Amino acid sequence: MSWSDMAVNGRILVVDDAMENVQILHRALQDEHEVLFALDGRRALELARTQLPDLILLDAVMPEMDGYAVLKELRAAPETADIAVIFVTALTSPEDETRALEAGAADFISKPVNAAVVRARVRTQLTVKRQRDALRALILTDSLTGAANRRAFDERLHAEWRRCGRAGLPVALMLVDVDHFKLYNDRYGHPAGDATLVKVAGAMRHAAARSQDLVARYGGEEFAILLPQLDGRGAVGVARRLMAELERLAIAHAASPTAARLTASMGIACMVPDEHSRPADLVQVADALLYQAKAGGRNRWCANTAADPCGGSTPDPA
Ligand SMILES: Nc1nc2c(ncn2[C@@H]2O[C@H](COP(=O)(O)OP(=O)(O)OP(=O)(O)O)[C@@H](O)[C@H]2O)c(=O)[nH]1
Repeated sequence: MSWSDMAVNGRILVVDDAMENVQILHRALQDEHEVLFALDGRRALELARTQLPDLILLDAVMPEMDGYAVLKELRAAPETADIAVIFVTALTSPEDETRALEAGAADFISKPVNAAVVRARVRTQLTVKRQRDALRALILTDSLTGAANRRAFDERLHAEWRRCGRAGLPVALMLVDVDHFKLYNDRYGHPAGDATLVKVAGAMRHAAARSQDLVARYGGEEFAILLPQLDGRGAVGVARRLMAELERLAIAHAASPTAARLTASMGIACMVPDEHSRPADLVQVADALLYQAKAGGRNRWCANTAADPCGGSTPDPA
């Protein structure tokens, strides 16, 4: 599919205080896109936050809250900061145009609008957005396993730490290290090791499948599973599911001193962020617990939960 093919089926928010202008833009765009509309700035901000449009066509002159004020608020909120905005306005002096672009608008369309021009400008902005999204996905993804990479993990950990801290909610983190993976590579070869890491990542996605969960490759054969809004008990539930999934996969590991199949060890830390703690503290606690799980015999988890501090999968002789 080419970029121009991908410049359709966008979600466009049209903001104008005159219904007739909304209708003109709606008619121009409805065949190629999903069109939402708002008749004032407050409603526009609400829709931007809840519906996350790909692009906003924004009237500059509106009573109460004008387009410049709307754009400023969009840019101030992390979830809407990157949404592209095209100003649509009867103000056509170079000063007006410059002011809109300097305020952060991506483009500028003058009223009365021409439907073909609107469609072309919208397609251009959608192409830019799709390219940016693709690039961002590439930058944030581990190419072997398709899991999030370390950079994506760090970004999300900090964002969830702030978000859960504000809401007084816990953040759980599970560090997962495949057991005796050097011996696995030595026995089956590096390409087989790669294929196995892909399967392990799939098992983790299976075990941590809520939309807010993040499976990341933390480095080599070590993975991190970020579980926002989950307490220690819930996180231990994820560990049990992952152990069960690895058991079900039953990937042979004849060289392992721990079991006849591939196993993993896990360190689970759960904290409610407060002003004295940092995301690095959560990582440090999970890392220490992972070390404990390794030292305790592997194929088990250790967690900072009083009720369920350590556990393992069914004994499975090597
Ligand atoms: N196939 C493959 N192997 C990898 C990759 N990344 C890291 N490894 C290997 O993972 C192995 C990790 O070895 P160690 O850190 O000694 O740990 P281990 O053998 O798993 O032993 P324990 O963690 O103590 O159970 C090394 O041999 C790395 O070469 C990868 O992308 N593909």
